Amino acid sequence: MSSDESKRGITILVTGAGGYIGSHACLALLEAGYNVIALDNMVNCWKDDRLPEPESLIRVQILAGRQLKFYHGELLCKPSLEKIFEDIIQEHKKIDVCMHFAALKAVGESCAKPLEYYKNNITGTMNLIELLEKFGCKSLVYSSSATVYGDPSNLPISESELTGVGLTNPYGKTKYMTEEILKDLCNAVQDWGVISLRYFNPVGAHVSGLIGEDPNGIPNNLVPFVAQVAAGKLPKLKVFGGDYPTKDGTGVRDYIHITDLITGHIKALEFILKDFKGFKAYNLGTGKGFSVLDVIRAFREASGKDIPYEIVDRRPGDIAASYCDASLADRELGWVASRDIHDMCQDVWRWQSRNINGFKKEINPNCILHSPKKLELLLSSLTKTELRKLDRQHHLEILDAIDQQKVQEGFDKLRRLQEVVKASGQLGAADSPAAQDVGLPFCGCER
Ligand SMILES: O=c1ccn([C@@H]2O[C@H](COP(=O)(O)OP(=O)(O)O[C@H]3O[C@H](CO)[C@@H](O)[C@H](O)[C@H]3O)[C@@H](O)[C@H]2O)c(=O)[nH]1
Repeated sequence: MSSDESKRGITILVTGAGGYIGSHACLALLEAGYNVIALDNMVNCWKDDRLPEPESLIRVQILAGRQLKFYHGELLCKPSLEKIFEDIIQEHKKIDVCMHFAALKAVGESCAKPLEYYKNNITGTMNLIELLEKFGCKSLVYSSSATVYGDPSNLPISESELTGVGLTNPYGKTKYMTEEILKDLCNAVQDWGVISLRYFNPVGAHVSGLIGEDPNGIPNNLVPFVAQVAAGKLPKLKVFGGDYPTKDGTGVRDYIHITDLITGHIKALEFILKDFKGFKAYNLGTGKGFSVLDVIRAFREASGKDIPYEIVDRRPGDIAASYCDASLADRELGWVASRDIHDMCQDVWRWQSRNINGFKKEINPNCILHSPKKLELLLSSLTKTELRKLDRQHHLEILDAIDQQKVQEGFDKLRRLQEVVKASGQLGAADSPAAQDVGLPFCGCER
């Protein structure tokens, strides 16, 4: 049995699956051969009304060439969540491990709406844990944050640094409190295994440019903001503070590529599957700090665009510098980040420039990502040779997503997408070939 086949028997429940980090995790899990059950309440991901799944997860399935099982579900509604669990168990017999990403995450908003944050992030997690336990799963990979360290007294920050001290906002407190709850659970119930991954600053996008971070409204975080300035959607960046005790006076952070971050999750999952019990936390970062001005320079280089900026007052609650000691994850999980700031900026720019409005797009009937019917007609009318031609002439993104040579693989992926969309009940059988549809496989917004 190949390792891929052996993983087909392992079922991973991913909460918050449609979001930025969740969607990249689903892709990596599918690619590694796991069965993926994706759960999301869709408050933070865009969905085409005609399709049952968030756009991010449709694209994940295109890229992976495999299907996942999607549930629209709310962690705060325990009775309906329990029904989902019953359904999962009926179909898959068991959940082996849960990767828990679902949470509200905007720092500023958490100060304005603390109760919403405590309810969503803490009550939601408690409901999830209780149901996992009830349905026989006691293994969890938890999405934590460097924010649990507050304003650290030592740099680089290692896992032995105190947590929960000097936290400035309810979001950060929910991450800290959830870690404490999970620790207590693991102390009390011997067969629970929880790995908490403390992210530094996740940025970047999948190398295909098909999935990436899609913030609601004006981005709060630096890199998505810079990307929208480069794309001409926002006029200029405000650099929060030019008088920090850092090399150039601007805030320093440990930016980590989303693909590396997700590799860290896969390593943590493999560790848990080797029968890990107890609670353990690991930093996920590169161990290198970059200032805001460093990021602006790297993004300018990656995009070839000007990034106008002005230095303004510090943002309340920000700290001067944060970067980690990631050696524990290296020693115990065998994980190190391999992508640098230039890779991060290049991949964000590819995603941003091809998806000017993120996942949300004007519906264009000529676009295969928007028109399943069209896709079906298109595929049914094309020969393999025509698809190859289409690839050359239009640089069809799916076909050359990763490797220009893999046309056959791309063809198979398109076929499987057709099955995914068909399985969702949105399509009838293909009736007539539509040669005229061969023209424009994607919206203009894809370019
Ligand atoms: O418009 C902007 C946005 C950010 N910054 C600066 O850029 C740096 C990075 O800021 P940001 O991208 O907002 O990340 P952080 O404030 O470091 O917070 C992120 O990283 C934390 C973990 O380290 C998580 O807890 C938070 O959820 C996540 O938003 C900081 O120095 C900010 O002051 C600007 O100058 N202008």
